[in-house]
Amino acid sequence: MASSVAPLLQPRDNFSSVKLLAESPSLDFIPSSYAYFNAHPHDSVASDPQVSIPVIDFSLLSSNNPDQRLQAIRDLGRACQDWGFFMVVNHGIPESLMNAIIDVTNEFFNLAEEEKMGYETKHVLDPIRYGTSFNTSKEQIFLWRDFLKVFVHPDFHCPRSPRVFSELLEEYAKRTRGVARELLGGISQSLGLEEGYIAKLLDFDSGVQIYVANYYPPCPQPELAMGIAPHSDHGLLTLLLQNGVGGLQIQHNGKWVNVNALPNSFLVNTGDHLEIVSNGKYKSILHRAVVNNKTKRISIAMANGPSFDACVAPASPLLTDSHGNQIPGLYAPMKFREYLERQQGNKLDGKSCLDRVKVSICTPQ
Ligand SMILES: O=C(O)CCC(=O)C(=O)O
Ligand SMILES: [Fe+2]
Repeated sequence: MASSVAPLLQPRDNFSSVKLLAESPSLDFIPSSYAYFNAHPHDSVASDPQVSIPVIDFSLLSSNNPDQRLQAIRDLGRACQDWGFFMVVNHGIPESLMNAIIDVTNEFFNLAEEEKMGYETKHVLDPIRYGTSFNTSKEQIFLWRDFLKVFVHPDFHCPRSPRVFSELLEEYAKRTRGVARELLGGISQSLGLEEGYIAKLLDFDSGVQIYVANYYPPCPQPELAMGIAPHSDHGLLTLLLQNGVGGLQIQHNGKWVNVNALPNSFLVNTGDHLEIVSNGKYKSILHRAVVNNKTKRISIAMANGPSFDACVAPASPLLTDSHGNQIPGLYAPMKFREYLERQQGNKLDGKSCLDRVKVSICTPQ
């Protein structure tokens, strides 16, 4: 592994985005402030070969055949329990819309830097936020990533340009929220709850949905840099779309595994609030994104969560076993808004935010 880092490159503060830095002429080495793997020597690289992740055929979840539907719910439950991650096919969202949202996202990042900087805001819950890395005020080592985060539900927001952005994003947000809701219904049933139980409990109809676009330019030293550091997502279900370029890795059985998406599919991961509401039966998945030296990668994560004011705690029917005995709740209740503020206001650090709501249980001797 090449570990040479040019010591005399300009400090990153001269660049408002990693896109600008990557476009600077003859950039052969990355500044040391981007050398993530030097600063985190214990973060291992992904193991090969790739393993096959669970695939959920979305059309079977709404099948008229009860056996098919039951099987789809079982598969969904198993994917959540064993992986916290699955690929969704046959979801019904037109390929043209998926391509269009990638294209318009690319156009946004191609806008003049000054225009994008108009969306560089101070507060993590501001409805439109453009930036680089994750939270530069808390980080010493920066991620090879620029981002745009937009709150699209319950109130819809969107940058003014590109001109077609708003129309496309509104439609895309609505369609992905529909898929997330149907998946959540199946997941609810896989836990032995009514189909609408989790959605009602967490007020999904007023739920927070965030469009998170990640822009990873080609990197001259991809073996040193990190696109997005290991983390789990807040919320319930994240639907991820990418521009046909891989880079996502998930942690499975203690190893980093590369995941590649089938064309026109979504990569879905379970979030911290699904772990909480299921009382730990379904764990939120730890994931990260690595970069490459050939092509830019764009990914769009649609994060679907509870309403801001929902106080999330383990679902009460899951706190009694089949003999009527009490099962301890493993997570302390917290309002979703507060959790979001804490998670977004710090640096990305694995599952540290979730760990703070975990209840320590003293087992009797
Ligand atoms: O770019 C990716 O593949 C992952 C992005 C991600 O994890 C996120 O935006 O939360
Ligand atoms: Fe994520």
